[in-house]
Amino acid sequence: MEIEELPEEAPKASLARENLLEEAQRAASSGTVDGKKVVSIVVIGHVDAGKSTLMGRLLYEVGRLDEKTKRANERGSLKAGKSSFSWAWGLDGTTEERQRGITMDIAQQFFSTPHRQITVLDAPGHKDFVPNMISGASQADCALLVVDAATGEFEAGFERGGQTREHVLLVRSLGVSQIIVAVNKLDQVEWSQARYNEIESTLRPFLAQSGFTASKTSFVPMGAMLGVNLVGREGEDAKQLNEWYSGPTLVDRLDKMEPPKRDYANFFRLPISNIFKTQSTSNVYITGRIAGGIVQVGEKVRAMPGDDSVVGVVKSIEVEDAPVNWAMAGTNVTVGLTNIDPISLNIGSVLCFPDEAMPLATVFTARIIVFDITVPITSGASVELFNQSRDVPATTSKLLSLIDRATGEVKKKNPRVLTKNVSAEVEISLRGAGSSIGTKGVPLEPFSVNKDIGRILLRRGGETIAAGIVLEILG
Ligand SMILES: Nc1nc2c(ncn2[C@@H]2O[C@H](COP(=O)(O)OP(=O)(O)OP(=O)(O)O)[C@@H](O)[C@H]2O)c(=O)[nH]1
Repeated sequence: MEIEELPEEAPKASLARENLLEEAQRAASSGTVDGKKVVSIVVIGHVDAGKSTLMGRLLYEVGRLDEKTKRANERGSLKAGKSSFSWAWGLDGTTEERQRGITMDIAQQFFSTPHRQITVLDAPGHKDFVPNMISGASQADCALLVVDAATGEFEAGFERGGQTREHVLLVRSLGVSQIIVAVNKLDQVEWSQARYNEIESTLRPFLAQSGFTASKTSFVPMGAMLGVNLVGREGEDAKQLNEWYSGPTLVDRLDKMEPPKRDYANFFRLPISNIFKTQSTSNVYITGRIAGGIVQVGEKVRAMPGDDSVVGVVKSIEVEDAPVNWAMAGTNVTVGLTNIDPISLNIGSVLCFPDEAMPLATVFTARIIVFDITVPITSGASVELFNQSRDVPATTSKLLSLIDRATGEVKKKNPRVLTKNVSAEVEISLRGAGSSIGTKGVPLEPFSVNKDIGRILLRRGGETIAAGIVLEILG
């Protein structure tokens, strides 16, 4: 991203709040920008399933990656001795990623289909990079799950230890309710319909159990590297697939994704997922997805946690690389701030209006679903708490009750341990009281107040062990 210096003057808000609400209501009910609905996707899947190749090829096919860049990528990856990775070079940004042939951070890209404006958050597949993926998924409306159809590869990604299951559970827990499964690398199994059906019939029940409804789950057969069934199915490479498949392409599927419900009437909340500093000590750009309310250029904002005397002014708002005057919940934005020292901002902090400051929590209750763990969760166990783009040390300080997953009723009070796949209510306390995070707490609101912010994940030893929603902030 190119950083420009912001002009010196802080702008004034141009619209009265009532008018802004009316405009937001109109825009939210049409759900469109330039006549298109705006949606964001996170790309998930096991390492080497072909996520970056698929996105690189897709961006090329829809005209976002030009011939020149494509050829430069081909030359670059050939020189590095990794010619088969050339499509992924469209996305895999840093030199380190290119040398290792893996994607490490969330790269943002934009493109359009006939009826949708799409923001793509590419997710890395390596095990230790799951935290990055969480940040991407907490900003997405739809997941694109890429699976490798090659013999033994789909199975390796789907078994315990593979990332397919963990990613699916994670994105659903973070509120993503639509999923498209790209059954990739079908060229490696001679475009076998039987293989495609086998993968679909294995994944469907799992996706349903994970909470994706059948109407919001779809499958697309493809060969990303050859560009088959991304936008079309012409030419020799697509001949075998055309013999048995006449359904939608990936773009046809993407073009039907539904935009999020926009919680524009809520308090303004913008969790910071990235910070871009400028030369100046009082100007900074941040990116994130607005989790509640509306913000306009000229309004005063502060960060939570943060010093309440530090109040900045919104100098610019960009959506999909274009400047706008205001933006509302559900939108991924880049916001330029002035009068604020970048030092007072951290990834995971939440921007809000000074008179509607976000609560900070050190102890809260949550309803969680425990994942497929081998070591049970005990009372007082150390965990890492993930919320938005932040992770902090915490403990499951009290195990309050076991909940029946079907009825939601309490099955047992004060259980001794939580084993795999149970649903429970727990109390969570931040560790490290006395340290900056321990005393100040994390910005958090109950799920009943804000459905984006009120979601949490618990991890232990590099593995996600539970996901849940915040019930009540106790302190
Ligand atoms: N035969 C075949 N190979 C493919 C296809 N798509 C991707 N590949 C190859 O699979 C390998 C992995 O592709 P990537 O796109 O880097 O996979 P990824 O899922 O982004 O990997 P990570 O970023 O490491 O998680 C590369 O060698 C690709 O060229 C395909 O449709 N057919």
